[in-house]
Amino acid sequence: MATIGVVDTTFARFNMGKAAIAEIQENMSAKIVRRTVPGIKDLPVAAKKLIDEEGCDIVMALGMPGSKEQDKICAHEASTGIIQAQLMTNTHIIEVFVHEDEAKDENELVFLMDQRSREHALNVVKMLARPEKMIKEAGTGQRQGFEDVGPARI
Ligand SMILES: Cc1nc2c(=O)[nH]c(=O)nc-2n(C[C@H](O)[C@H](O)[C@H](O)CO)c1C
Repeated sequence: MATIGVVDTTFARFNMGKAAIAEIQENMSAKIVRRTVPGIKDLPVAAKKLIDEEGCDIVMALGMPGSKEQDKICAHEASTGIIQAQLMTNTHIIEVFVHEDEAKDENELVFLMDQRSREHALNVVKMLARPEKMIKEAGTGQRQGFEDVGPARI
């Protein structure tokens, strides 16, 4: 059975880990190992530990960069760390970030955080268990959270 790591943050304003886990469990049988860290800059090492110490086959790293300039810098640093952790472990860590200012109000923020967490959880299921489904979706303009944009038309 596959082992999926899920790490999220207390800084986020929605329980992204819970949504991701619910979606995984509705779609495949897997062992899930969950961690929660304070913020997005703590995600890379937590994800790496899930891979190195818990044997996770893939990890979801979920978080919410705030709307201030320093939050955006923080998000870039966290992303760089997540990429480095992937390269160090040769394992996918699917970064699921919802920037607080992507949403026009709190209702939309909750919708987006739930939806993006779930849609990326489905990507994880496909990458692990149904890679042919992922290939079928190549070039189809998928978006996680808001509506898909579809393929470019000529
Ligand atoms: C400025 C800042 N912004 C964010 C953010 O937008 N989102 C987030 O999840 N965490 C933020 N943090 C906290 C750091 O990611 C980290 O948790 C602390 O620096 C402790 O290592 C910080 C310090």
